Amino acid sequence: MAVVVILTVTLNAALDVTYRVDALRPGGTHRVEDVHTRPGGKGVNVADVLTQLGEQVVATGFAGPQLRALLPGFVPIAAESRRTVAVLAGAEATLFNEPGPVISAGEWTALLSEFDRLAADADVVVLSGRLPGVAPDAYAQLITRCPAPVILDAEGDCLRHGIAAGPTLIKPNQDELAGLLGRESGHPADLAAELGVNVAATLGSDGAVLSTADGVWRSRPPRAVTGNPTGAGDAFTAALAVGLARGRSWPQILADAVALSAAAVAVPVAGAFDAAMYREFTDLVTVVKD
Ligand SMILES: O=P(O)(O)OC[C@H]1O[C@](O)(CO)[C@@H](O)[C@H]1O
Repeated sequence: MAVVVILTVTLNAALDVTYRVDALRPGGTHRVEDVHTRPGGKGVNVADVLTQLGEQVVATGFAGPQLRALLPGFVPIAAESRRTVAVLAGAEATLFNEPGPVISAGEWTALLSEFDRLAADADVVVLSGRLPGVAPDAYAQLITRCPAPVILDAEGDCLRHGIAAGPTLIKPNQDELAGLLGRESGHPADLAAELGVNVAATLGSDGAVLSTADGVWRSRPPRAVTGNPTGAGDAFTAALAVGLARGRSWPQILADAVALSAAAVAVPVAGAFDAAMYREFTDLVTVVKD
């Protein structure tokens, strides 16, 4: 198989802390049964999934003093990176994502030159996650200077700015889709038409829809998977990146993304997936024109 290089950018990397409790009781004291920590943030998770798929991946972003040892290639910053906390109670995950550090002008300049160096050799670039304390057009700046196709997974203002800069594909979830459309319900194809961008939307139990200028497709996993959905969106993004980098057809890309994200739900931590389930679902997942 030809080697392709995927660059992931995590501007707001985090120490992801996962607590397992028997039940979540607001106002109560919880005896944590199990604690798991790992470097996270959406782009880091995407990179972890790509590595497990055997793809060549380069990851960059900002890392504060404590996170630097875990993310050695990242651009160092003076302030500490954030933490995120996921509390798992049975099949339900409750997330607390800190805002993240303020980035100085010099640190941003250092990131831009690192990005230029790495993006020059990338087949696809993934920009994902909430921004730390940088300008809201930070993703737009990266997209504008990027020579490779870009997948953008973000929300709010930075997503709107980013879309205006012309990414190849955006990956909203249901809430982000509603936010962009300015109404509770709407079809990803409405958004693709309104904004002139390819949209791969994850819609929970309604599966996923890919809307492009070439067509609109919907896909669902062959059966519901229980587990921890945290990070399933990052597995979805990882599959989109592989598909784009390898020049696969849109329906193939969507089917692979649905199979991989379902297999990620089966594994309790973000950035990992159940390889056997992924293989099984790859053969069984359905894609229909929507
Ligand atoms: O950048 P955010 O949107 O706050 O999301 C970050 C968090 O989301 C996850 O990537 C899961 O998608 C966690 O690992 C955590 O780091």
